Amino acid sequence: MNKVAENREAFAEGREPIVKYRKIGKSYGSVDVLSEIDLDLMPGEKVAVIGPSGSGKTTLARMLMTLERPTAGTIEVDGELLWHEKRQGKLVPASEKHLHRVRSKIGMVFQHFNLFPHMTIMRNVTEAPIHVQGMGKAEAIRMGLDVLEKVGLADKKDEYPARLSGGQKQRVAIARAVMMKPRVMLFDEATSALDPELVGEVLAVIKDLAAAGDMAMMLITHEMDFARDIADRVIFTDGGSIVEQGTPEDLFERPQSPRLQSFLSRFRQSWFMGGIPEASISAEKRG
Ligand SMILES: Nc1ncnc2c1ncn2[C@@H]1O[C@H](COP(=O)(O)OP(=O)(O)OP(=O)(O)O)[C@@H](O)[C@H]1O
Repeated sequence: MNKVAENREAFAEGREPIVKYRKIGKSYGSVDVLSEIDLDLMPGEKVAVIGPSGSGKTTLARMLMTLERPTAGTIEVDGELLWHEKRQGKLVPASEKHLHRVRSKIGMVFQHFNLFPHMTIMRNVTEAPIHVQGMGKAEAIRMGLDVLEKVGLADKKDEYPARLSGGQKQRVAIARAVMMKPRVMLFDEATSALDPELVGEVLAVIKDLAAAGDMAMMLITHEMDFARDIADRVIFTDGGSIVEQGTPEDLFERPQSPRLQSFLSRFRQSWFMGGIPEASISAEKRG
């Protein structure tokens, strides 16, 4: 049974999603960037988000990363409201303390790795478990070695980030997120800042992680082959809405909406021509 069918069954059995977006909207001034987004991520589910530049993918993720406040709707993570909390029976905007607590269930990997330059690789990955989660130092180091082993960097544990390649730095950033044992991991264009020859090693690590873990994953990516390879479900956003979603086979082989058909054909064409994927050129720029 594929994951989408499994999820239908999970819903029928009353199993709860790890992430629930409900009627989410986001505006900047009078500009609506996202509207009426309903989205569930089931435990262990890997969801790839694709769509043209400016379609709202990053904004969708940034709200889950607690970096942008939604202007409408609610988000729940692991049964807890993220951007709101209940006080005296009323829904009010979440305090920093509440956000901080729920945020600890979410692992994030960005385009830029933001490692601490003055800390060794081992300290980069153990700092938050020790100082935020209160893990004992010996246990953190044991776990750090194990996780660095998994991303193929145990031998770099005593190096500083400046001595690592971009791909290795991104693998450390992934290890750092995994150390927090998140319930859901978000990857926002994790490979787009890398030289092309370094992309494969990072995608391989994400793929191993996806195969091993029961954590949910949301991956925003322009790597269509990767989305197809790794995702249980692919979501296509355009103009601030989810236009189409389904299994990778459904979306890539039997796209239904004209917007997805045109997105994929532009993407394939530019990939074939060896140029910059037009899919990553913004809607405004396309005119
Ligand atoms: N802080 C902001 N202020 C105003 N407009 C914004 C802000 N952040 C994003 N936007 C607008 O919201 C829209 C969606 O942007 P978003 O970055 O979510 O798209 P995206 O699909 O992730 O694009 P890309 O693939 O280029 O990363 C765009 O039109 C963008 O210009």
